[in-house]
Amino acid sequence: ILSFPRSFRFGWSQAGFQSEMGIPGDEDPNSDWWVWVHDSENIMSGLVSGDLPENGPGYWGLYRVFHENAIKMGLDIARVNVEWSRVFPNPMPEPPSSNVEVVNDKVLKIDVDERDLRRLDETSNKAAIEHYKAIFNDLKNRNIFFILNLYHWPLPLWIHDPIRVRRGDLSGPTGWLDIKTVINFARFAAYVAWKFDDIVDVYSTMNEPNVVAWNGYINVKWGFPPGYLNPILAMKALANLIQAHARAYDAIKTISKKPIGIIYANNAFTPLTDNDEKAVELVERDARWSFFDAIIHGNLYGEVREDLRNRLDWIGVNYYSRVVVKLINDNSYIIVPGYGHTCEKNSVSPDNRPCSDFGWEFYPEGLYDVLMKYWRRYHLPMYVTENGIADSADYLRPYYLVSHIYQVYRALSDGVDVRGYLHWSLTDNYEWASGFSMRFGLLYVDYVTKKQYWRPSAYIYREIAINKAIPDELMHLNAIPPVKPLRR
Ligand SMILES: OC[C@@H]1[C@@H](O)[C@H](O)[C@@H](O)c2[nH]c(CCc3ccccc3)c[n+]21
Repeated sequence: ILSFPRSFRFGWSQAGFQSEMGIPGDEDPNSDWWVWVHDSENIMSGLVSGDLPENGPGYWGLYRVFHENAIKMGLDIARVNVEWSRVFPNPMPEPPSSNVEVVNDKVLKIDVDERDLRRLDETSNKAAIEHYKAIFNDLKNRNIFFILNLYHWPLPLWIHDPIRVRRGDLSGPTGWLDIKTVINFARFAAYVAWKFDDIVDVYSTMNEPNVVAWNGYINVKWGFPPGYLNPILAMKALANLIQAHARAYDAIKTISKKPIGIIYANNAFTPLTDNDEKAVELVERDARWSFFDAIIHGNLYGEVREDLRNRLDWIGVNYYSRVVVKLINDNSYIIVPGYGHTCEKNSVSPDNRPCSDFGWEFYPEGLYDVLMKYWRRYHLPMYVTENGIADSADYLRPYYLVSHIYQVYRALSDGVDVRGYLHWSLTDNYEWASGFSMRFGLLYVDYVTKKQYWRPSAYIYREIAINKAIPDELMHLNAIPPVKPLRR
């Protein structure tokens, strides 16, 4: 039996836009993502699936059902976010100009004082806040440890009009391209802390800022708003997301003593051959270290930014698969297709690894690699805040679960301060541009009746969570699933 510390927690993560809607009347139509997935051009072009979030699993109205199933599963930690567009569907009032210090495109300081908080309180959606309090108190009443994340991708429409930006029209609200969004995010963060701090155990400012910038302006085929192919703007958005995190960190600190982290999308990077080791260093720098060196060391792509330094208490590691890289000359690399996130759906990789419904390669040892490298470089506490697989048949998930949790066990044994494993996700939910076709749930959702059913993996996860251990009877699942192609 492989035992975890008694303090280690097993739980799940979920996001507002993907899980809240489903019961008529619980819609939040005031966000860029809402407009984006309802846009007829995006649907007709196939950029988005045409599935709609208002047909989702209905967490807003059914949160007790979610939480009851989580308790039955022995889970004791959850990561959930508030939706900015629910809390502020209408424009936030301007901050007092004396509270803000901006030099060119640098947002150096935002002082969110009592006066500003009270003005924000006049325009916020009180019903939404009371309902979030009911949801979060239900978690606390069941002794579920609560990571409150402040941003998981949708922006209020008054901040971002994705339909105008996607054609390069920057005359309207441009989301993360605008430093006003940096200022307003910090005020939103302080306001949420002001309202919810007594219920929160740990804060995260954002989920995967790297994906927001890269899928919005570079990997536009992923179907993320604004879908405007412009690498210069991608870097501008990323720099604004970095300073938004730092200003939100400072703003929350004036209100709360709780730890504040950030949740990041991670791949493990492996070389195609032994001659490609240098490519791994290069891509790790570009894809991971440059971001964290900014908010830990105050090094923003080589520029010294004291106002960004030392703004992180913990790291949320999201991990699904790897990326294989190949050196093309001493200072540049390419991503090799057919491995990691770039496999064909339900295929087998050249390394004979099965790939999920989403085409993501089964590569559990990458999670150990990522945890070890973060620990060696920054020595900060971590949670695995997302790990899961799109596997509607639940063929691979039993192996995926045990194999990845085993890699967390390895990291713990090697002294890494990792404090929890949060599976993505408790239930099937709305997978962004892919809609309902990708099922990541331990629990199957019938989207007509909203009933939740236990996949076999849910029972496996329950065994691990209630024992805080991997029992010997499950160790056979710590393996690469057999990939016997179906005989015709
Ligand atoms: O795709 C599964 C989940 C999403 O449902 C979560 O909202 C998001 O946080 C999340 N991130 C990743 C890994 C990075 C990624 C994001 C989007 C598309 C492809 C890979 C996987 N997931």
